[in-house]
Amino acid sequence: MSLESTLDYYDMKEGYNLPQFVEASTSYELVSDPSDPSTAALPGLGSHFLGSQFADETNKRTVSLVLLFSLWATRTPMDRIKYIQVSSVTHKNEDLHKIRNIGILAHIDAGKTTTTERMLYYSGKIDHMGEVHDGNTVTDYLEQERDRGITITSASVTIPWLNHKINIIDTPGHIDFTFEVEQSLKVIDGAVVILDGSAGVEAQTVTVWRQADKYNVPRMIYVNKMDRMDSNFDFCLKSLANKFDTVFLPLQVPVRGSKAGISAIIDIINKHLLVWSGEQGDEIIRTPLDESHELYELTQRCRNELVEKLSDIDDEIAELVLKEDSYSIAVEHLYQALRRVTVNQKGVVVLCGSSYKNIGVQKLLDAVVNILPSPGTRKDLDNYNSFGDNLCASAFKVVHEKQKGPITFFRIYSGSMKKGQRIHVVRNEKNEQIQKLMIALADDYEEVSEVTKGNIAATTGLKHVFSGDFVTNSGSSVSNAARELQKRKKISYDECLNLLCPRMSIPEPVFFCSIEAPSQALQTALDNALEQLQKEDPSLRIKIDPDTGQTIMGGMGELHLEIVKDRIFTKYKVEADIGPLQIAYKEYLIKSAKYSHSLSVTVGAVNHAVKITLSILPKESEEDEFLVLDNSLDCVMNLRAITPKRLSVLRNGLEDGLQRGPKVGCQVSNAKFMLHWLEAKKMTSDSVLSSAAAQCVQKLLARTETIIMEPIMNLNVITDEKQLGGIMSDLSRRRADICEFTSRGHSRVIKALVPLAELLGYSKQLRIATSGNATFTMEFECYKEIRGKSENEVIKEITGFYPT
Ligand SMILES: Nc1nc2c(ncn2[C@@H]2O[C@H](COP(=O)(O)OP(=O)(O)OP(=O)(O)O)[C@@H](O)[C@H]2O)c(=O)[nH]1
Repeated sequence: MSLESTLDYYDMKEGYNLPQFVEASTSYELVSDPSDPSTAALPGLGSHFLGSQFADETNKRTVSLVLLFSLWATRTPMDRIKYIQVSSVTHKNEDLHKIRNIGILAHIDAGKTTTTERMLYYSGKIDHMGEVHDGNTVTDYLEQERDRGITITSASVTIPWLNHKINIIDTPGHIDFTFEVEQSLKVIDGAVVILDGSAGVEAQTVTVWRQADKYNVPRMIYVNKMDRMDSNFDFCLKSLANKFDTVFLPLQVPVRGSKAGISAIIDIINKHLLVWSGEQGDEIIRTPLDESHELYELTQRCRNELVEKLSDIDDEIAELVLKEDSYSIAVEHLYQALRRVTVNQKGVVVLCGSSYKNIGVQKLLDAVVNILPSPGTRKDLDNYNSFGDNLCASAFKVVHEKQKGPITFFRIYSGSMKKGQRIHVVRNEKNEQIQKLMIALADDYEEVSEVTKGNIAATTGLKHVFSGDFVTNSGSSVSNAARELQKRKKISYDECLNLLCPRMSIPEPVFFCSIEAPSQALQTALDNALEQLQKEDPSLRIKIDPDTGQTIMGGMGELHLEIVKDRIFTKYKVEADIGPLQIAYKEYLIKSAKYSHSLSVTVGAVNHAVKITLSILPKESEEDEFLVLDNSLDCVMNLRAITPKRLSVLRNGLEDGLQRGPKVGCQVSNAKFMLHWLEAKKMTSDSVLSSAAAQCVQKLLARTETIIMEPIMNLNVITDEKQLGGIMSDLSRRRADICEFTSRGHSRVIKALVPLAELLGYSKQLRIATSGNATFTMEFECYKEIRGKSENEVIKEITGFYPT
């Protein structure tokens, strides 16, 4: 019996007859008698939450006594209590093997939305199927966003299937949203990759496949649109084998009807012919394919081929093949093997169907449950056992909804998350409280009181959690868990910490541009939009130019910043003006200098005065400290009096001062400081101290020397033999450093380090030059001195003038 989300009232007079299923981990709430308004005013009643403190009490009688004690403790008159509300009863140790957290990945238009809509319908989560062309599907969130201002379902939906729970997590596909895509890929345990049956592997399929490779996500293929005249299952299998280096294992064969397109599917494993009947394909008619059937031979051949392929990659099947005829190997042995090879990523199962014509989706869901891994099978998650029952969860998506405010989606790795619980954010060490705890259903949320490990939860009320953050129930539970893991792993404490709650590595923004509100009246709306977008996507950086006061956005690519602008318009209704896109060059410090600076400001009767002496020096290694104090005899007495707070204010001032380099006004890198002297009048404010430090840095920089560095991207181009020559010569014109050249199936992969300045508009140019037959991925690699072009040319590009 499932105890989830039970909501019922139990008569208190029969308190000793609590329901049979009362057991450890049940949560209770005391409520007034809903039919008697006078009880509502009782102190301590209503939302009073007794929590799940019955951890070890399994017997009904003890539970009742604990309840009675709670009533006494809250001074609640016994005779006025009539009911106990048992709400959202949850098993603490929900069987992890009954959960699937999956992503659906696809090239544009392959049928992701249509397929998800069918999944929701067949699981009973919606009563009517929507269609993409009618604009009424549940997960077509842009439609919904426009109409109703919600984006919830883009992050996750939960459906039941075969006594399991499937959490379908959205994985957006844009290259320029790599950060967002990666957050989603980190939290899924498996993925379904959808192909268009008439197109086979397309450009974006290759991109998502590579991303899934990077995060070791086990996957399966669903070849959709098999109803189309030009669909071709064999062609799709060939294109898969050509593009990707793994063993593909078709479990089905589409059967064409008298008209074009699919009419039935052969289930190779069960040796059945499956025909979908009813208007919505609700019913599947199964016909055994025995020797008398005309499809028997085909089924036998395909099954033997499947077993042969499996025996090459799975030892247990290889042993069975030696003992018995491959056609008679039992279904359960095959499923176990398919699961093993999928989880270990030795093979990829292929299924087919037509979501639009309601053929095949139920079997796809069966395969998700039977073949894709559960959180319980993932050995890499064992580290989280060191948290014991304490919470550890990672935020993978933040969306802002008009009514609910920020909604943060979490994958829970350990313990459980409770409504009203206080959480600790590992990155910024902030503590805050969850308000509502929810699970996302089809087009809405269901509020729950607890979500346990392995699951996905949505929360409201969290302001300090960004996408990619880890949260726990307290700061000490992180350190305790790291120490616990250290005992088992025999590695350093820091390494353990990083295994459990990896620090978010936010990629460097390589492009930037100014952004302005169209009018003063919309400035606050724009600031608010930018703040919210930054929480959703930490790879978007916002800062104010200290000289011009302009707001500057930094991002990962041209498309990234364009989409930010679009989102600000569609969601926040601010038509912001965007300045020209610029590359984030840096100025690399190569010479030291020393300077003494004084600043005196009088505000009212108070004189704020600072005298500061600093040296700026090029770093000798990355580990060098940013600021050190001069410990020579002359200085040590003066510097001893500085408080840690003043030092931190000073540090902020130094960082501000480095924002404008002496050559072209770009951020200065490779700098460290030595503080020799600091005098500040007693009443001097932090802002005057920080300004004095920033001004001193500017004076120092005018006395040093820098060289301009440009961002270099790691580019991977995947193409076929024919296009290779053209792409290579184009890359050499782009000042590329070709690092590696490999083959993957029939594809060629070029790895190169290319200056970002040479990659503006590359996506469009590559598409035109190769008629869409090549794809690429790129990510920031490092900053390097400019080569193949003079620094003066770059200075002219940035400032508009050649240096004098
Ligand atoms: N013939 C046929 N058309 C289909 C099938 N599945 C989806 N389509 C159509 O293909 C188009 C794209 O389908 P979607 O479900 O929006 O595909 P998607 O992958 O979600 O597309 P994006 O959200 O744009 O990436 C729509 O017009 C669908 O009606 C199918 O099985 N057969």
